[in-house]
Amino acid sequence: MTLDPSTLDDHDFAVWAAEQAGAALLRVRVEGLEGKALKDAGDAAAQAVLAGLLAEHRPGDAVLSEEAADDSTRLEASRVWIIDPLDGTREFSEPPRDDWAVHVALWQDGRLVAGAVAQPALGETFSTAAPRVVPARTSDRPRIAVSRTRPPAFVEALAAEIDAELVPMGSAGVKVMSVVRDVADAYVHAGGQYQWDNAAPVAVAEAAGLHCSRVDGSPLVYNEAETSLPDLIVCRPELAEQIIDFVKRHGID
Ligand SMILES: Nc1ncnc2c1ncn2[C@@H]1O[C@H](COP(=O)(O)O)[C@@H](OP(=O)(O)O)[C@H]1O
Ligand SMILES: [Mg+2]
Repeated sequence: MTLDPSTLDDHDFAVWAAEQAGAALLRVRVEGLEGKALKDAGDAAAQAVLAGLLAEHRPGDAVLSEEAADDSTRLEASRVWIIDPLDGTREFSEPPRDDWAVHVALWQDGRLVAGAVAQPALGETFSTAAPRVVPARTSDRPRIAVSRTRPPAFVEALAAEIDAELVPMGSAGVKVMSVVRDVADAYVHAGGQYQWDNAAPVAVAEAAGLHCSRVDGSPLVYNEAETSLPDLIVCRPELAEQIIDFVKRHGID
Protein backbone atom coordinates (compact mmCIF):
# COMPACT_ATOMS: atom_id res chain seq x y z
CA MET A 1 0.00 0.00 0.00
CA THR A 2 1.47 3.40 -0.89
CA LEU A 3 1.37 6.06 1.76
CA ASP A 4 -0.85 9.08 1.11
CA PRO A 5 1.06 11.99 2.70
CA SER A 6 -1.99 14.26 2.69
CA THR A 7 -3.49 12.09 5.45
CA LEU A 8 -0.52 12.50 7.82
CA ASP A 9 -0.77 14.65 10.92
CA ASP A 10 2.18 16.90 11.76
CA HIS A 11 3.94 14.28 13.90
CA ASP A 12 3.75 11.58 11.24
CA PHE A 13 4.58 14.04 8.49
CA ALA A 14 7.77 15.02 10.35
CA VAL A 15 8.76 11.33 10.55
CA TRP A 16 7.95 10.67 6.92
CA ALA A 17 9.81 13.75 5.65
CA ALA A 18 12.88 13.02 7.81
CA GLU A 19 12.96 9.43 6.53
CA GLN A 20 12.63 10.54 2.91
CA ALA A 21 15.60 12.88 3.37
CA GLY A 22 17.46 10.08 5.17
CA ALA A 23 16.92 7.72 2.23
CA ALA A 24 18.32 10.37 -0.13
CA LEU A 25 21.36 10.75 2.12
CA LEU A 26 22.01 6.99 2.14
CA ARG A 27 21.94 7.05 -1.68
CA VAL A 28 24.39 9.97 -1.82
CA ARG A 29 26.73 8.13 0.54
CA VAL A 30 27.29 5.29 -1.93
CA GLU A 31 28.06 7.51 -4.92
CA GLY A 32 31.82 7.38 -4.27
CA LEU A 33 32.22 11.03 -3.21
CA GLU A 34 34.59 12.00 -0.41
CA GLY A 35 35.29 14.87 1.96
CA LYS A 36 33.80 18.26 1.11
CA ALA A 37 32.15 16.95 -2.06
CA LEU A 38 30.30 14.33 0.00
CA LYS A 39 29.30 16.88 2.66
CA ASP A 40 28.01 19.33 0.04
CA ALA A 41 26.13 16.65 -1.91
CA GLY A 42 24.50 15.40 1.32
CA ASP A 43 23.45 18.87 2.49
CA ALA A 44 22.02 19.68 -0.96
CA ALA A 45 20.17 16.38 -1.46
CA ALA A 46 18.51 16.39 1.97
CA GLN A 47 17.58 20.08 1.69
CA ALA A 48 16.01 19.47 -1.73
CA VAL A 49 13.88 16.61 -0.40
CA LEU A 50 12.66 18.48 2.69
CA ALA A 51 12.05 21.79 0.89
CA GLY A 52 10.08 19.95 -1.79
CA LEU A 53 7.94 17.97 0.65
CA LEU A 54 7.20 21.03 2.79
CA ALA A 55 6.29 23.15 -0.25
CA GLU A 56 3.99 20.42 -1.54
CA HIS A 57 2.33 19.25 1.67
CA ARG A 58 2.57 22.22 4.07
CA PRO A 59 2.47 25.17 1.61
CA GLY A 60 1.08 27.67 4.13
CA ASP A 61 3.84 27.16 6.68
CA ALA A 62 7.13 29.02 7.04
CA VAL A 63 10.49 27.21 7.09
CA LEU A 64 13.77 27.90 8.86
CA SER A 65 16.53 25.66 7.47
CA GLU A 66 20.27 25.47 7.96
CA GLU A 67 20.55 25.10 4.19
CA ALA A 68 18.36 28.00 2.99
CA ALA A 69 18.40 31.80 3.35
CA ASP A 70 16.55 32.97 6.44
CA ASP A 71 13.18 34.43 5.41
CA SER A 72 12.07 36.94 8.05
CA THR A 73 8.38 36.33 7.30
CA ARG A 74 8.77 33.35 9.67
CA LEU A 75 8.75 35.86 12.55
CA GLU A 76 5.08 36.69 11.85
CA ALA A 77 4.08 33.12 10.97
CA SER A 78 2.04 30.97 13.31
CA ARG A 79 3.64 27.71 12.10
CA VAL A 80 7.34 27.34 11.29
CA TRP A 81 9.20 24.16 10.35
CA ILE A 82 12.72 24.28 11.79
CA ILE A 83 14.88 21.80 9.89
CA ASP A 84 18.46 20.62 9.73
CA PRO A 85 18.61 18.43 6.62
CA LEU A 86 21.93 16.90 7.69
CA ASP A 87 23.17 17.28 11.25
CA GLY A 88 26.61 15.82 11.84
CA THR A 89 27.74 16.65 8.33
CA ARG A 90 31.33 15.90 9.27
CA GLU A 91 30.46 12.38 10.45
CA PHE A 92 28.27 11.80 7.38
CA SER A 93 31.41 12.37 5.30
CA GLU A 94 33.35 9.73 7.25
CA PRO A 95 31.74 6.39 6.33
CA PRO A 96 30.97 4.04 7.98
CA ARG A 97 30.23 6.41 10.91
CA ASP A 98 26.56 6.34 11.85
CA ASP A 99 26.39 9.44 14.08
CA TRP A 100 24.56 11.83 11.77
CA ALA A 101 20.87 12.70 11.56
CA VAL A 102 18.00 14.50 9.84
CA HIS A 103 16.03 16.97 11.99
CA VAL A 104 12.45 18.08 11.29
CA ALA A 105 10.61 20.16 13.93
CA LEU A 106 7.41 22.16 13.92
CA TRP A 107 7.14 25.33 16.04
CA GLN A 108 3.64 26.66 16.49
CA ASP A 109 2.55 29.80 18.37
CA GLY A 110 5.49 29.93 20.73
CA ARG A 111 6.50 26.32 21.28
CA LEU A 112 7.75 23.17 19.62
CA VAL A 113 4.75 20.93 18.91
CA ALA A 114 6.18 18.12 16.76
CA GLY A 115 9.55 16.73 15.83
CA ALA A 116 11.42 13.84 14.26
CA VAL A 117 15.09 12.91 14.36
CA ALA A 118 16.01 10.25 11.82
CA GLN A 119 19.25 8.32 12.15
CA PRO A 120 19.27 6.76 8.68
CA ALA A 121 22.47 4.75 9.17
CA LEU A 122 20.81 3.02 12.15
CA GLY A 123 17.44 2.67 10.40
CA GLU A 124 15.81 4.43 13.38
CA THR A 125 13.62 7.51 13.71
CA PHE A 126 12.76 9.08 17.06
CA SER A 127 9.75 11.36 17.15
CA THR A 128 6.84 12.96 18.92
CA ALA A 129 4.54 10.66 16.92
CA ALA A 130 5.47 7.79 19.22
CA PRO A 131 7.21 9.31 22.26
CA ARG A 132 9.83 7.01 23.74
CA VAL A 133 9.84 5.82 27.28
CA VAL A 134 13.39 6.44 28.43
CA PRO A 135 14.74 3.09 29.67
CA ALA A 136 15.73 2.65 33.29
CA ARG A 137 19.21 4.00 33.91
CA THR A 138 21.86 1.32 33.35
CA SER A 139 24.88 3.30 34.59
CA ASP A 140 25.42 4.58 38.14
CA ARG A 141 28.14 6.88 36.90
CA PRO A 142 26.59 9.64 34.75
CA ARG A 143 27.59 9.52 31.08
CA ILE A 144 27.71 12.94 29.42
CA ALA A 145 27.50 13.05 25.60
CA VAL A 146 29.73 15.76 24.13
CA SER A 147 30.77 16.95 20.69
CA ARG A 148 33.60 14.77 19.41
CA THR A 149 35.23 17.72 17.66
CA ARG A 150 34.19 20.76 19.74
CA PRO A 151 33.61 19.65 23.34
CA PRO A 152 33.15 22.67 25.63
CA ALA A 153 36.09 22.96 28.07
CA PHE A 154 33.86 23.40 31.14
CA VAL A 155 32.23 19.98 30.64
CA GLU A 156 35.48 18.30 31.64
CA ALA A 157 35.45 20.15 34.97
CA LEU A 158 31.76 19.33 35.37
CA ALA A 159 32.49 15.65 34.75
CA ALA A 160 35.28 15.69 37.34
CA GLU A 161 32.98 17.29 39.93
CA ILE A 162 30.06 14.90 39.49
CA ASP A 163 32.26 11.87 38.67
CA ALA A 164 30.85 11.53 35.16
CA GLU A 165 32.27 9.91 32.06
CA LEU A 166 32.42 11.88 28.78
CA VAL A 167 31.05 10.11 25.69
CA PRO A 168 32.12 11.90 22.49
CA MET A 169 29.95 11.58 19.38
CA GLY A 170 28.90 13.60 16.36
CA SER A 171 25.58 15.38 15.69
CA ALA A 172 23.41 17.23 18.20
CA GLY A 173 20.46 15.01 17.27
CA VAL A 174 22.43 11.84 17.86
CA LYS A 175 23.63 13.11 21.24
CA VAL A 176 20.11 14.05 22.37
CA MET A 177 18.81 10.67 21.17
CA SER A 178 21.63 8.97 23.11
CA VAL A 179 19.96 10.33 26.26
CA VAL A 180 16.54 9.16 25.04
CA ARG A 181 18.04 5.68 24.43
CA ASP A 182 20.04 5.43 27.70
CA VAL A 183 23.36 5.44 25.85
CA ALA A 184 24.12 8.63 27.81
CA ASP A 185 22.47 10.36 30.76
CA ALA A 186 23.06 13.96 29.68
CA TYR A 187 24.11 16.06 26.71
CA VAL A 188 25.75 19.33 27.65
CA HIS A 189 26.85 21.83 25.02
CA ALA A 190 28.01 25.45 24.88
CA GLY A 191 30.06 27.64 22.60
CA GLY A 192 27.83 27.64 19.53
CA GLN A 193 24.88 25.99 17.88
CA TYR A 194 21.79 27.10 15.96
CA GLN A 195 18.04 26.61 16.36
CA TRP A 196 18.01 23.90 13.66
CA ASP A 197 20.69 21.89 15.47
CA ASN A 198 18.53 21.35 18.54
CA ALA A 199 14.83 22.10 17.78
CA ALA A 200 13.77 18.63 16.60
CA PRO A 201 15.96 16.81 19.14
CA VAL A 202 14.49 18.92 21.96
CA ALA A 203 10.91 18.31 20.75
CA VAL A 204 11.57 14.56 20.87
CA ALA A 205 13.38 14.71 24.22
CA GLU A 206 10.61 16.79 25.84
CA ALA A 207 8.02 14.28 24.63
CA ALA A 208 10.11 11.54 26.28
CA GLY A 209 10.03 13.45 29.59
CA LEU A 210 13.66 14.60 29.65
CA HIS A 211 14.86 17.92 31.04
CA CYS A 212 15.71 20.43 28.26
CA SER A 213 17.01 23.97 28.93
CA ARG A 214 19.79 26.45 28.32
CA VAL A 215 22.84 25.74 30.47
CA ASP A 216 21.72 28.40 32.98
CA GLY A 217 18.39 26.61 33.38
CA SER A 218 16.38 29.13 31.35
CA PRO A 219 13.99 27.91 28.63
CA LEU A 220 15.07 27.17 25.08
CA VAL A 221 13.15 29.61 22.87
CA TYR A 222 12.63 28.94 19.15
CA ASN A 223 11.70 31.00 16.12
CA GLU A 224 13.60 33.98 17.51
CA ALA A 225 15.05 36.41 14.95
CA GLU A 226 18.54 35.39 16.11
CA THR A 227 19.19 31.91 14.72
CA SER A 228 22.03 31.22 17.16
CA LEU A 229 21.04 29.11 20.16
CA PRO A 230 24.50 28.36 21.46
CA ASP A 231 24.08 26.17 24.53
CA LEU A 232 21.81 23.56 26.02
CA ILE A 233 21.38 20.74 28.49
CA VAL A 234 19.27 17.65 27.74
CA CYS A 235 19.35 15.17 30.58
CA ARG A 236 17.55 12.80 32.85
CA PRO A 237 15.50 15.07 35.14
CA GLU A 238 17.40 14.02 38.27
CA LEU A 239 20.70 15.38 36.88
CA ALA A 240 19.44 18.83 35.85
CA GLU A 241 19.90 20.64 39.15
CA GLN A 242 23.51 19.47 39.60
CA ILE A 243 24.49 20.57 36.10
CA ILE A 244 22.75 23.97 36.27
CA ASP A 245 24.22 24.56 39.73
CA PHE A 246 27.71 23.81 38.39
CA VAL A 247 27.23 26.35 35.60
CA LYS A 248 25.94 28.97 38.08
CA ARG A 249 29.06 28.50 40.24
CA HIS A 250 31.71 28.17 37.53
CA GLY A 251 30.27 29.70 34.33
CA ILE A 252 31.07 28.18 30.94
CA ASP A 253 34.37 29.87 30.08
N1 LIG B 1 30.82 25.86 18.51
C1 LIG B 1 29.93 25.68 17.54
N2 LIG B 1 29.55 26.70 16.74
C2 LIG B 1 28.62 26.53 15.77
N3 LIG B 1 27.99 25.35 15.52
C3 LIG B 1 28.32 24.31 16.29
C4 LIG B 1 29.29 24.42 17.33
N4 LIG B 1 29.42 23.21 17.94
C5 LIG B 1 28.56 22.40 17.29
N5 LIG B 1 27.90 23.04 16.31
C6 LIG B 1 26.91 22.48 15.37
O1 LIG B 1 26.10 21.55 16.07
C7 LIG B 1 25.96 20.35 15.33
C8 LIG B 1 26.53 19.21 16.16
O2 LIG B 1 27.91 19.41 16.32
P1 LIG B 1 28.82 18.33 17.03
O3 LIG B 1 28.72 17.11 16.17
O4 LIG B 1 30.20 18.93 17.06
O5 LIG B 1 28.25 18.13 18.37
C9 LIG B 1 26.72 20.52 14.01
O6 LIG B 1 25.75 20.81 13.03
P2 LIG B 1 25.91 20.48 11.44
O7 LIG B 1 26.56 19.17 11.28
O8 LIG B 1 24.49 20.54 10.97
O9 LIG B 1 26.75 21.60 10.90
C10 LIG B 1 27.64 21.69 14.31
O10 LIG B 1 27.89 22.52 13.21
MG1 LIG C 1 23.27 20.76 12.59
